[in-house]
Amino acid sequence: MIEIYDFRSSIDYKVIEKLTNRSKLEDKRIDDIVYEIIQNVKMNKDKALFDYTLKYDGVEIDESTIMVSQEEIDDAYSKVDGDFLSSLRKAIKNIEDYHKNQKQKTWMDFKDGIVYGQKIRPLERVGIYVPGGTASYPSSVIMNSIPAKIAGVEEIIMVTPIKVGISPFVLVAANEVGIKKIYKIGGAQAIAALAFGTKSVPKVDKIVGPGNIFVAIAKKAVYGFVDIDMVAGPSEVLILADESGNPCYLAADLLSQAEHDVMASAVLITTSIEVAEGVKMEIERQIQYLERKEIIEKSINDYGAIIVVNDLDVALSIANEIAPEHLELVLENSFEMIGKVKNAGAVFLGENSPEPLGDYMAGPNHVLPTSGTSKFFSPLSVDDFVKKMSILYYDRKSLMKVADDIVRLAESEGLTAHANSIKVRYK
Ligand SMILES: NC(=O)c1ccc[n+]([C@@H]2O[C@H](COP(=O)([O-])OP(=O)(O)OC[C@H]3O[C@@H](n4cnc5c(N)ncnc54)[C@H](O)[C@@H]3O)[C@@H](O)[C@H]2O)c1
Ligand SMILES: N[C@H](CO)Cc1c[nH]c[nH+]1
Ligand SMILES: [Zn+2]
Repeated sequence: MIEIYDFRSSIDYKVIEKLTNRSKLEDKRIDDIVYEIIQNVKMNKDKALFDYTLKYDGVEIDESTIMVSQEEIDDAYSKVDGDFLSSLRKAIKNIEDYHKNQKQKTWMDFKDGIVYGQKIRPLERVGIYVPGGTASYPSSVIMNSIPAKIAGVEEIIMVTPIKVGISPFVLVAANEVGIKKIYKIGGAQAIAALAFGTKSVPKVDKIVGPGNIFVAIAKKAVYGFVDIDMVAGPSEVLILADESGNPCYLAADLLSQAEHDVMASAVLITTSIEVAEGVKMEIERQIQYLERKEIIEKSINDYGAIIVVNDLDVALSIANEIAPEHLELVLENSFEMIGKVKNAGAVFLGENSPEPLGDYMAGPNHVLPTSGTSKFFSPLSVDDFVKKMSILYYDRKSLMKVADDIVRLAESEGLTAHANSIKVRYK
Protein backbone atom coordinates (compact mmCIF):
# COMPACT_ATOMS: atom_id res chain seq x y z
CA MET A 1 0.00 0.00 0.00
CA ILE A 2 1.03 3.60 -0.50
CA GLU A 3 2.97 5.07 2.44
CA ILE A 4 2.79 8.53 4.01
CA TYR A 5 6.20 10.09 4.70
CA ASP A 6 6.20 13.06 7.06
CA PHE A 7 9.04 15.42 6.06
CA ARG A 8 7.86 18.36 8.19
CA SER A 9 10.64 18.10 10.73
CA SER A 10 13.29 16.64 8.41
CA ILE A 11 13.53 15.36 4.85
CA ASP A 12 14.36 11.68 4.46
CA TYR A 13 16.68 11.75 1.45
CA LYS A 14 16.62 7.97 1.15
CA VAL A 15 12.96 8.21 0.08
CA ILE A 16 13.80 10.90 -2.51
CA GLU A 17 16.70 8.79 -3.74
CA LYS A 18 14.44 5.78 -4.16
CA LEU A 19 11.96 7.85 -6.16
CA THR A 20 14.62 9.53 -8.31
CA ASN A 21 16.48 6.29 -9.00
CA ARG A 22 13.40 4.49 -10.20
CA SER A 23 13.93 2.54 -13.42
CA LYS A 24 17.09 4.41 -14.34
CA LEU A 25 17.56 1.96 -17.21
CA GLU A 26 20.49 0.34 -15.44
CA ASP A 27 19.18 -3.14 -14.91
CA LYS A 28 22.05 -5.38 -16.01
CA ARG A 29 19.76 -8.40 -16.38
CA ILE A 30 17.42 -6.54 -18.74
CA ASP A 31 20.40 -4.97 -20.57
CA ASP A 32 21.72 -8.46 -21.31
CA ILE A 33 18.37 -9.76 -22.56
CA VAL A 34 17.89 -6.72 -24.79
CA TYR A 35 21.45 -6.87 -26.14
CA GLU A 36 21.00 -10.51 -27.10
CA ILE A 37 17.67 -9.80 -28.82
CA ILE A 38 19.15 -6.92 -30.81
CA GLN A 39 22.19 -8.93 -31.94
CA ASN A 40 20.01 -11.87 -32.93
CA VAL A 41 17.61 -9.73 -35.00
CA LYS A 42 20.55 -7.90 -36.58
CA MET A 43 22.08 -11.24 -37.65
CA ASN A 44 19.08 -13.49 -38.30
CA LYS A 45 16.58 -10.84 -39.36
CA ASP A 46 12.99 -12.08 -39.90
CA LYS A 47 13.65 -15.51 -38.42
CA ALA A 48 14.71 -14.03 -35.08
CA LEU A 49 11.84 -11.54 -35.22
CA PHE A 50 9.25 -14.27 -35.70
CA ASP A 51 10.83 -16.47 -32.98
CA TYR A 52 10.82 -13.67 -30.39
CA THR A 53 7.24 -12.72 -31.25
CA LEU A 54 6.22 -16.27 -30.48
CA LYS A 55 8.33 -16.37 -27.32
CA TYR A 56 7.27 -13.05 -25.79
CA ASP A 57 3.84 -12.34 -27.27
CA GLY A 58 2.69 -15.92 -27.79
CA VAL A 59 1.76 -15.10 -31.38
CA GLU A 60 2.84 -16.93 -34.51
CA ILE A 61 3.61 -14.60 -37.42
CA ASP A 62 5.41 -15.01 -40.74
CA GLU A 63 6.21 -12.94 -43.81
CA SER A 64 2.63 -13.06 -45.00
CA THR A 65 0.96 -12.16 -41.69
CA ILE A 66 3.41 -9.77 -40.03
CA MET A 67 1.75 -6.74 -41.63
CA VAL A 68 -1.83 -5.69 -40.94
CA SER A 69 -3.97 -6.22 -44.05
CA GLN A 70 -6.74 -4.06 -45.52
CA GLU A 71 -9.24 -6.76 -44.47
CA GLU A 72 -8.05 -6.45 -40.87
CA ILE A 73 -8.53 -2.67 -41.05
CA ASP A 74 -12.03 -3.06 -42.49
CA ASP A 75 -12.85 -5.63 -39.83
CA ALA A 76 -11.61 -3.21 -37.14
CA TYR A 77 -14.05 -0.51 -38.35
CA SER A 78 -16.90 -2.98 -38.01
CA LYS A 79 -15.94 -3.54 -34.36
CA VAL A 80 -15.79 0.06 -33.14
CA ASP A 81 -18.85 2.20 -32.61
CA GLY A 82 -19.67 5.66 -33.92
CA ASP A 83 -19.17 7.31 -30.53
CA PHE A 84 -15.59 6.04 -30.34
CA LEU A 85 -14.93 7.34 -33.84
CA SER A 86 -16.35 10.75 -33.02
CA SER A 87 -14.27 11.04 -29.78
CA LEU A 88 -11.19 9.92 -31.69
CA ARG A 89 -11.73 12.49 -34.43
CA LYS A 90 -12.25 15.23 -31.81
CA ALA A 91 -8.93 14.25 -30.21
CA ILE A 92 -7.17 14.16 -33.60
CA LYS A 93 -8.39 17.68 -34.39
CA ASN A 94 -7.17 19.06 -31.03
CA ILE A 95 -3.79 17.35 -31.35
CA GLU A 96 -3.38 18.64 -34.90
CA ASP A 97 -4.25 22.20 -33.85
CA TYR A 98 -1.75 22.10 -30.99
CA HIS A 99 1.08 20.64 -33.05
CA LYS A 100 0.59 22.97 -36.04
CA ASN A 101 1.83 25.75 -33.75
CA GLN A 102 5.14 23.91 -33.41
CA LYS A 103 5.99 24.06 -37.11
CA GLN A 104 9.25 25.87 -37.73
CA LYS A 105 9.86 27.91 -40.87
CA THR A 106 12.72 27.80 -43.34
CA TRP A 107 14.41 31.22 -43.24
CA MET A 108 16.85 33.07 -45.48
CA ASP A 109 18.68 36.32 -44.80
CA PHE A 110 20.03 38.45 -47.68
CA LYS A 111 22.66 41.17 -47.09
CA ASP A 112 25.18 42.78 -49.37
CA GLY A 113 26.49 39.86 -51.45
CA ILE A 114 25.72 37.26 -48.79
CA VAL A 115 22.81 34.86 -48.43
CA TYR A 116 22.44 32.56 -45.53
CA GLY A 117 19.62 30.62 -43.96
CA GLN A 118 18.24 27.42 -42.57
CA LYS A 119 16.09 24.98 -44.48
CA ILE A 120 13.73 22.65 -42.63
CA ARG A 121 13.38 19.19 -44.15
CA PRO A 122 11.18 16.36 -42.87
CA LEU A 123 12.68 12.94 -42.12
CA GLU A 124 11.80 10.49 -44.89
CA ARG A 125 10.85 7.36 -42.98
CA VAL A 126 10.13 7.02 -39.26
CA GLY A 127 9.14 4.12 -37.04
CA ILE A 128 6.58 4.65 -34.35
CA TYR A 129 6.31 2.27 -31.42
CA VAL A 130 2.83 1.84 -29.99
CA PRO A 131 2.84 -0.16 -26.74
CA GLY A 132 0.64 -3.22 -26.52
CA GLY A 133 1.97 -5.62 -23.91
CA THR A 134 -0.54 -5.12 -21.12
CA ALA A 135 -2.92 -2.60 -22.70
CA SER A 136 -3.49 -1.19 -26.17
CA TYR A 137 -3.07 2.49 -26.88
CA PRO A 138 -5.01 4.08 -29.75
CA SER A 139 -4.15 7.42 -28.14
CA SER A 140 -0.42 6.72 -28.54
CA VAL A 141 -1.01 6.02 -32.25
CA ILE A 142 -2.31 9.53 -32.80
CA MET A 143 0.16 11.21 -30.43
CA ASN A 144 3.13 9.63 -32.22
CA SER A 145 1.97 10.08 -35.77
CA ILE A 146 0.28 13.51 -35.90
CA PRO A 147 3.48 15.50 -35.31
CA ALA A 148 5.21 13.34 -37.95
CA LYS A 149 2.45 14.06 -40.47
CA ILE A 150 2.55 17.78 -39.71
CA ALA A 151 6.32 17.76 -40.19
CA GLY A 152 5.80 16.22 -43.65
CA VAL A 153 7.26 12.72 -43.04
CA GLU A 154 6.63 10.63 -46.17
CA GLU A 155 6.41 7.18 -44.65
CA ILE A 156 5.40 6.08 -41.16
CA ILE A 157 6.08 2.50 -40.13
CA MET A 158 4.08 1.56 -37.06
CA VAL A 159 4.92 -1.41 -34.84
CA THR A 160 2.77 -2.73 -32.02
CA PRO A 161 2.77 -6.08 -30.23
CA ILE A 162 -0.46 -8.01 -30.34
CA LYS A 163 -0.12 -9.88 -27.08
CA VAL A 164 -3.47 -8.56 -25.88
CA GLY A 165 -4.99 -9.24 -29.31
CA ILE A 166 -4.99 -6.93 -32.27
CA SER A 167 -6.94 -3.95 -30.99
CA PRO A 168 -9.56 -2.64 -33.43
CA PHE A 169 -9.23 0.75 -31.71
CA VAL A 170 -5.51 0.90 -32.50
CA LEU A 171 -6.09 -0.11 -36.12
CA VAL A 172 -8.87 2.42 -36.62
CA ALA A 173 -6.76 5.16 -35.03
CA ALA A 174 -3.86 4.30 -37.36
CA ASN A 175 -6.11 4.36 -40.39
CA GLU A 176 -7.70 7.67 -39.36
CA VAL A 177 -4.28 9.35 -39.36
CA GLY A 178 -3.29 7.72 -42.65
CA ILE A 179 -0.72 5.13 -41.51
CA LYS A 180 -0.35 2.52 -44.25
CA LYS A 181 2.18 0.08 -42.80
CA ILE A 182 1.46 -1.56 -39.45
CA TYR A 183 3.57 -4.48 -38.20
CA LYS A 184 2.44 -6.87 -35.48
CA ILE A 185 5.68 -6.86 -33.52
CA GLY A 186 6.79 -5.36 -30.23
CA GLY A 187 9.48 -5.22 -27.57
CA ALA A 188 13.22 -5.02 -28.19
CA GLN A 189 12.87 -7.20 -31.31
CA ALA A 190 10.63 -4.61 -33.00
CA ILE A 191 13.07 -1.82 -32.16
CA ALA A 192 15.96 -3.87 -33.60
CA ALA A 193 13.98 -4.61 -36.78
CA LEU A 194 13.26 -0.90 -37.30
CA ALA A 195 16.87 0.06 -36.60
CA PHE A 196 18.55 -2.49 -38.89
CA GLY A 197 15.76 -3.56 -41.25
CA THR A 198 14.73 -7.12 -42.12
CA LYS A 199 13.20 -8.57 -45.26
CA SER A 200 9.72 -7.74 -43.92
CA VAL A 201 10.39 -4.56 -41.95
CA PRO A 202 11.99 -1.51 -43.59
CA LYS A 203 14.86 0.25 -41.84
CA VAL A 204 13.85 3.69 -40.60
CA ASP A 205 15.72 6.94 -39.91
CA LYS A 206 14.24 7.50 -36.46
CA ILE A 207 12.25 5.53 -33.88
CA VAL A 208 9.80 7.34 -31.60
CA GLY A 209 7.27 6.31 -29.01
CA PRO A 210 7.03 5.01 -25.47
CA GLY A 211 7.16 1.45 -24.21
CA ASN A 212 8.12 -0.69 -21.27
CA ILE A 213 11.64 -1.11 -19.90
CA PHE A 214 12.65 -3.56 -22.69
CA VAL A 215 11.58 -1.07 -25.34
CA ALA A 216 13.25 1.86 -23.60
CA ILE A 217 16.58 0.03 -23.20
CA ALA A 218 16.45 -1.22 -26.79
CA LYS A 219 15.91 2.31 -28.10
CA LYS A 220 18.87 3.49 -26.08
CA ALA A 221 20.98 0.65 -27.51
CA VAL A 222 20.21 1.37 -31.18
CA TYR A 223 20.70 5.12 -30.85
CA GLY A 224 23.44 6.09 -33.29
CA PHE A 225 22.36 3.52 -35.89
CA VAL A 226 19.10 5.46 -36.01
CA ASP A 227 17.90 8.53 -34.18
CA ILE A 228 15.44 8.20 -31.29
CA ASP A 229 13.12 10.73 -29.71
CA MET A 230 13.92 10.14 -26.05
CA VAL A 231 13.88 7.32 -23.56
CA ALA A 232 10.21 7.27 -22.56
CA GLY A 233 9.59 4.46 -20.12
CA PRO A 234 6.96 3.58 -17.54
CA SER A 235 4.52 6.40 -16.81
CA GLU A 236 4.65 8.65 -13.78
CA VAL A 237 2.72 11.44 -12.12
CA LEU A 238 3.71 13.81 -9.35
CA ILE A 239 1.02 15.99 -7.78
CA LEU A 240 1.64 19.04 -5.64
CA ALA A 241 -1.41 19.88 -3.56
CA ASP A 242 -2.18 22.28 -0.74
CA GLU A 243 -5.08 22.19 1.72
CA SER A 244 -7.50 23.09 -1.08
CA GLY A 245 -6.92 19.68 -2.74
CA ASN A 246 -9.86 17.28 -3.06
CA PRO A 247 -8.62 13.83 -1.86
CA CYS A 248 -11.06 12.00 -4.13
CA TYR A 249 -9.71 13.76 -7.27
CA LEU A 250 -6.07 13.53 -6.18
CA ALA A 251 -6.30 9.80 -5.47
CA ALA A 252 -8.00 9.17 -8.81
CA ASP A 253 -5.28 11.08 -10.68
CA LEU A 254 -2.52 9.13 -8.91
CA LEU A 255 -4.22 5.81 -9.68
CA SER A 256 -4.65 6.77 -13.34
CA GLN A 257 -0.92 6.57 -13.92
CA ALA A 258 -0.25 3.73 -11.49
CA GLU A 259 -2.39 1.47 -13.66
CA HIS A 260 -0.01 1.70 -16.62
CA ASP A 261 2.77 -0.56 -15.42
CA VAL A 262 4.13 -2.31 -12.33
CA MET A 263 7.01 0.14 -12.68
CA ALA A 264 4.78 3.23 -13.00
CA SER A 265 5.17 5.88 -10.32
CA ALA A 266 2.57 8.01 -8.52
CA VAL A 267 3.67 10.57 -5.93
CA LEU A 268 1.76 13.21 -3.98
CA ILE A 269 3.57 16.02 -2.19
CA THR A 270 1.29 18.09 0.02
CA THR A 271 1.45 20.75 2.69
CA SER A 272 -1.61 19.27 4.43
CA ILE A 273 -1.57 16.16 6.62
CA GLU A 274 -5.39 16.02 6.31
CA VAL A 275 -5.12 15.88 2.50
CA ALA A 276 -2.39 13.22 2.78
CA GLU A 277 -4.53 11.00 5.00
CA GLY A 278 -7.63 11.62 2.89
CA VAL A 279 -5.79 10.62 -0.30
CA LYS A 280 -4.47 7.42 1.30
CA MET A 281 -8.01 6.47 2.33
CA GLU A 282 -9.39 7.34 -1.09
CA ILE A 283 -6.72 5.24 -2.82
CA GLU A 284 -7.69 2.26 -0.68
CA ARG A 285 -11.37 2.83 -1.48
CA GLN A 286 -11.06 3.50 -5.22
CA ILE A 287 -8.57 0.72 -5.94
CA GLN A 288 -11.26 -1.84 -5.05
CA TYR A 289 -13.32 -1.11 -8.11
CA LEU A 290 -10.50 -0.68 -10.65
CA GLU A 291 -9.78 -3.43 -13.16
CA ARG A 292 -6.00 -3.35 -13.16
CA LYS A 293 -5.84 -3.67 -9.38
CA GLU A 294 -2.86 -6.01 -9.31
CA ILE A 295 -0.67 -3.75 -11.44
CA ILE A 296 -1.72 -0.70 -9.40
CA GLU A 297 -1.04 -2.35 -6.05
CA LYS A 298 2.47 -3.31 -7.13
CA SER A 299 3.34 0.06 -8.64
CA ILE A 300 2.09 2.19 -5.74
CA ASN A 301 3.71 -0.16 -3.26
CA ASP A 302 7.12 0.01 -5.00
CA TYR A 303 7.11 3.47 -6.59
CA GLY A 304 4.26 5.38 -4.93
CA ALA A 305 4.52 7.86 -2.04
CA ILE A 306 2.59 10.54 -0.19
CA ILE A 307 4.97 13.14 1.21
CA VAL A 308 3.99 15.84 3.69
CA VAL A 309 6.11 18.99 3.73
CA ASN A 310 6.01 22.34 5.53
CA ASP A 311 5.78 24.62 2.52
CA LEU A 312 5.40 24.71 -1.24
CA ASP A 313 9.00 25.76 -1.87
CA VAL A 314 10.22 22.50 -0.34
CA ALA A 315 7.58 20.63 -2.35
CA LEU A 316 8.77 22.28 -5.57
CA SER A 317 12.44 21.60 -4.90
CA ILE A 318 11.65 17.89 -4.42
CA ALA A 319 9.51 17.89 -7.56
CA ASN A 320 12.27 19.56 -9.57
CA GLU A 321 14.73 16.94 -8.34
CA ILE A 322 12.42 14.05 -9.30
CA ALA A 323 11.72 15.77 -12.67
CA PRO A 324 8.44 13.92 -13.30
CA GLU A 325 6.82 13.08 -16.60
CA HIS A 326 3.54 14.70 -15.49
CA LEU A 327 3.30 17.39 -12.83
CA GLU A 328 -0.11 18.41 -11.52
CA LEU A 329 -0.24 21.66 -9.54
CA VAL A 330 -3.47 21.47 -7.57
CA LEU A 331 -3.06 24.63 -5.53
CA GLU A 332 -5.08 27.68 -4.68
CA ASN A 333 -2.66 29.68 -6.84
CA SER A 334 -1.47 27.15 -9.40
CA PHE A 335 -0.59 29.76 -12.03
CA GLU A 336 1.68 31.64 -9.61
CA MET A 337 3.80 28.54 -9.14
CA ILE A 338 4.60 27.82 -12.81
CA GLY A 339 7.65 30.08 -12.69
CA LYS A 340 9.21 27.81 -10.05
CA VAL A 341 8.80 24.60 -12.07
CA LYS A 342 12.15 23.73 -13.67
CA ASN A 343 11.73 20.10 -14.68
CA ALA A 344 8.59 18.33 -15.88
CA GLY A 345 7.42 16.80 -19.15
CA ALA A 346 3.93 18.29 -18.93
CA VAL A 347 2.36 20.58 -16.34
CA PHE A 348 -1.36 20.46 -15.47
CA LEU A 349 -2.84 23.40 -13.59
CA GLY A 350 -5.78 23.30 -11.20
CA GLU A 351 -8.18 20.58 -10.18
CA ASN A 352 -10.03 20.53 -13.51
CA SER A 353 -6.98 19.66 -15.59
CA PRO A 354 -6.40 16.03 -14.58
CA GLU A 355 -3.62 14.11 -16.28
CA PRO A 356 -5.93 11.95 -18.46
CA LEU A 357 -7.17 15.15 -20.13
CA GLY A 358 -3.67 15.40 -21.58
CA ASP A 359 -3.40 11.67 -22.28
CA TYR A 360 -6.34 11.76 -24.68
CA MET A 361 -7.89 15.03 -25.66
CA ALA A 362 -6.44 18.46 -24.97
CA GLY A 363 -3.80 18.64 -27.71
CA PRO A 364 -0.32 18.57 -26.14
CA ASN A 365 1.61 15.35 -26.74
CA HIS A 366 1.43 12.53 -24.21
CA VAL A 367 4.75 10.98 -25.26
CA LEU A 368 6.90 12.55 -22.58
CA PRO A 369 10.26 12.10 -20.92
CA THR A 370 10.23 9.81 -17.87
CA SER A 371 12.65 8.60 -15.15
CA GLY A 372 14.01 12.07 -14.43
CA THR A 373 14.89 12.75 -18.08
CA SER A 374 12.62 15.80 -18.23
CA LYS A 375 15.75 17.54 -16.92
CA PHE A 376 16.98 17.44 -20.52
CA PHE A 377 14.37 15.88 -22.86
CA SER A 378 11.19 17.56 -24.15
CA PRO A 379 7.77 16.17 -25.12
CA LEU A 380 7.49 14.52 -28.54
CA SER A 381 6.88 17.29 -31.07
CA VAL A 382 7.05 18.29 -34.73
CA ASP A 383 10.74 19.10 -34.11
CA ASP A 384 11.40 15.39 -33.67
CA PHE A 385 10.50 14.75 -37.28
CA VAL A 386 12.52 17.41 -39.04
CA LYS A 387 16.15 18.17 -39.55
CA LYS A 388 17.73 21.47 -40.43
CA MET A 389 20.18 22.27 -43.25
CA SER A 390 22.18 25.45 -43.34
CA ILE A 391 22.42 27.34 -46.65
CA LEU A 392 25.23 29.68 -47.65
CA TYR A 393 26.15 31.96 -50.59
CA TYR A 394 28.96 34.61 -50.78
CA ASP A 395 29.81 36.67 -53.82
CA ARG A 396 33.50 37.25 -54.61
CA LYS A 397 33.71 40.65 -52.92
CA SER A 398 32.22 39.31 -49.70
CA LEU A 399 34.59 36.33 -49.68
CA MET A 400 37.64 38.57 -50.15
CA LYS A 401 36.58 40.69 -47.18
CA VAL A 402 37.05 37.70 -44.85
CA ALA A 403 39.70 35.75 -46.80
CA ASP A 404 42.65 36.72 -44.60
CA ASP A 405 40.72 35.90 -41.46
CA ILE A 406 39.87 32.42 -42.73
CA VAL A 407 43.48 31.76 -43.77
CA ARG A 408 44.71 32.88 -40.35
CA LEU A 409 42.24 30.64 -38.50
CA ALA A 410 42.98 27.66 -40.77
CA GLU A 411 46.74 28.06 -40.25
CA SER A 412 46.24 28.26 -36.50
CA GLU A 413 44.87 24.73 -36.78
CA GLY A 414 47.74 23.63 -39.04
CA LEU A 415 45.22 22.95 -41.83
CA THR A 416 47.06 24.36 -44.86
CA ALA A 417 44.73 22.73 -47.39
CA HIS A 418 41.87 24.67 -45.83
CA ALA A 419 43.90 27.89 -46.10
CA ASN A 420 44.82 27.02 -49.68
CA SER A 421 41.17 26.69 -50.69
CA ILE A 422 40.88 30.41 -49.94
CA LYS A 423 44.33 31.45 -51.23
CA VAL A 424 43.75 29.99 -54.72
CA ARG A 425 40.89 32.46 -55.06
CA TYR A 426 43.11 35.52 -54.29
CA LYS A 427 43.67 37.71 -57.35
N1 LIG B 1 5.40 7.85 -21.78
C1 LIG B 1 4.34 7.66 -22.55
O1 LIG B 1 3.97 8.51 -23.33
C2 LIG B 1 3.57 6.38 -22.46
C3 LIG B 1 2.36 6.20 -23.16
C4 LIG B 1 1.71 4.97 -23.10
C5 LIG B 1 2.31 3.94 -22.36
N2 LIG B 1 3.46 4.19 -21.70
C6 LIG B 1 4.18 3.14 -21.01
O2 LIG B 1 4.42 2.14 -21.98
C7 LIG B 1 4.55 0.91 -21.32
C8 LIG B 1 3.76 -0.14 -22.04
O3 LIG B 1 4.23 -1.39 -21.59
P1 LIG B 1 3.59 -2.74 -22.06
O4 LIG B 1 4.37 -3.81 -21.37
O5 LIG B 1 2.13 -2.67 -21.87
O6 LIG B 1 3.81 -2.80 -23.63
P2 LIG B 1 5.10 -2.71 -24.56
O7 LIG B 1 4.58 -2.79 -25.94
O8 LIG B 1 5.95 -1.56 -24.22
O9 LIG B 1 5.95 -4.00 -24.24
C9 LIG B 1 5.51 -5.28 -24.59
C10 LIG B 1 6.68 -6.05 -25.14
O10 LIG B 1 7.69 -6.19 -24.13
C11 LIG B 1 8.43 -7.35 -24.39
N3 LIG B 1 8.65 -8.10 -23.16
C12 LIG B 1 7.80 -8.26 -22.12
N4 LIG B 1 8.36 -9.05 -21.18
C13 LIG B 1 9.58 -9.40 -21.66
C14 LIG B 1 10.65 -10.20 -21.14
N5 LIG B 1 10.56 -10.79 -19.95
N6 LIG B 1 11.76 -10.34 -21.88
C15 LIG B 1 11.87 -9.71 -23.09
N7 LIG B 1 10.89 -8.95 -23.63
C16 LIG B 1 9.78 -8.79 -22.91
C17 LIG B 1 7.62 -8.19 -25.34
O11 LIG B 1 8.31 -8.27 -26.55
C18 LIG B 1 6.33 -7.47 -25.53
O12 LIG B 1 5.91 -7.49 -26.87
C19 LIG B 1 4.12 1.13 -19.89
O13 LIG B 1 5.30 1.20 -19.12
C20 LIG B 1 3.42 2.47 -19.91
O14 LIG B 1 3.58 3.14 -18.69
C21 LIG B 1 4.11 5.34 -21.75
N1 LIG C 1 -0.14 8.46 -19.52
C1 LIG C 1 0.57 7.88 -20.64
C2 LIG C 1 1.89 8.60 -20.76
O1 LIG C 1 2.65 8.38 -19.67
C3 LIG C 1 -0.17 8.00 -21.93
C4 LIG C 1 -1.45 7.27 -22.01
C5 LIG C 1 -1.98 6.63 -23.08
N2 LIG C 1 -3.18 6.16 -22.72
C6 LIG C 1 -3.40 6.49 -21.49
N3 LIG C 1 -2.34 7.15 -21.06
ZN1 LIG D 1 -1.99 7.55 -19.00
